[in-house]
Amino acid sequence: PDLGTEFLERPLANPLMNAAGVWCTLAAQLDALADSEAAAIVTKSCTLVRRDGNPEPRYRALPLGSINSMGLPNEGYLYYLDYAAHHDYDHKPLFVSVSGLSLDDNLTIVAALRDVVLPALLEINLSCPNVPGKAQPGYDFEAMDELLAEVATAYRRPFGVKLPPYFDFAHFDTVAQILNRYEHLAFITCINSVGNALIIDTGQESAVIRPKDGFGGLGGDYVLPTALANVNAFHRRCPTKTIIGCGGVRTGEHVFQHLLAGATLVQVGTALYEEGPGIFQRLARELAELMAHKGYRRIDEFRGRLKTL
Ligand SMILES: O=C(O)c1[nH]c(=O)[nH]c(=O)c1I
Repeated sequence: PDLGTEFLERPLANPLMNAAGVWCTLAAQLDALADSEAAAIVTKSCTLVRRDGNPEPRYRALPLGSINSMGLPNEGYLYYLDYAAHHDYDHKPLFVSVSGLSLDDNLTIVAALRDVVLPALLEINLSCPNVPGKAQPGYDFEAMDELLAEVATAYRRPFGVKLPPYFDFAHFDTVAQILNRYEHLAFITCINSVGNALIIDTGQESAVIRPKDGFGGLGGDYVLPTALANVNAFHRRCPTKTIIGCGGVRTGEHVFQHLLAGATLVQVGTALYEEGPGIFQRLARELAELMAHKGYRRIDEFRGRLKTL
């Protein structure tokens, strides 16, 4: 089978890439992704100035996934613009994830990315759940609309958004209606971690991460059904947008399910954190094996074709 995929008219070897934030904070990590089987890579969400992030322990692997409250640790946007300036775009696309702490910060970073005129793709993170005291724009629809209007006006090139999970059809409808009003908004990445979960260690009778009394974003097996629902909900509601699936991907079968639900690319977070960049070779092999078993030669024979009963 051929895992060939097209994203924004660009042919890719396969639909696989990392999720922003995982194995992508430092140049050496990004280089490892560039050298891996991932067909595209995205940077850690960046802010105006470098951040240490939250106190540790701030990440915990779990039998069914992970919980994190990293707190946006990153090297500052100029570090990732510099990385983007040296990336080989003929080899594979590079996305820059931006999560400014204010509208002004976002606009400063977006304008800088526009002005360096690179083929890098902008993914605006609307959904970081772990900055103490900051409500995420993804759950403030008026703030989201204002941010997108300002970014679309300033950036004037195709860009995408990283959304939090939604759990209500009224929210799917409202958010889709906002996103559909922005022509430059070319792709939608669903989902970010399921925010503010609480994992308890029974023996210690304690939370397992330090920040925010142990409340953190949930990833991994726990979130696959919610991720698939959000991919399919926005695939149905935003026919002119490309959907990138993210959440709960650990095997080729999970990649297949995201594609069936309507994703064009599929991002890997928790499983990449645990397994390392070699996971992309395994996922590509498992997806090809599943496609062969089902008699599919190409992804576009089943992508977005989820049946209902
Ligand atoms: O805590 C983080 O750094 C973080 N953690 C997440 O799970 N999602 C995000 O978008 C971010 I910016």
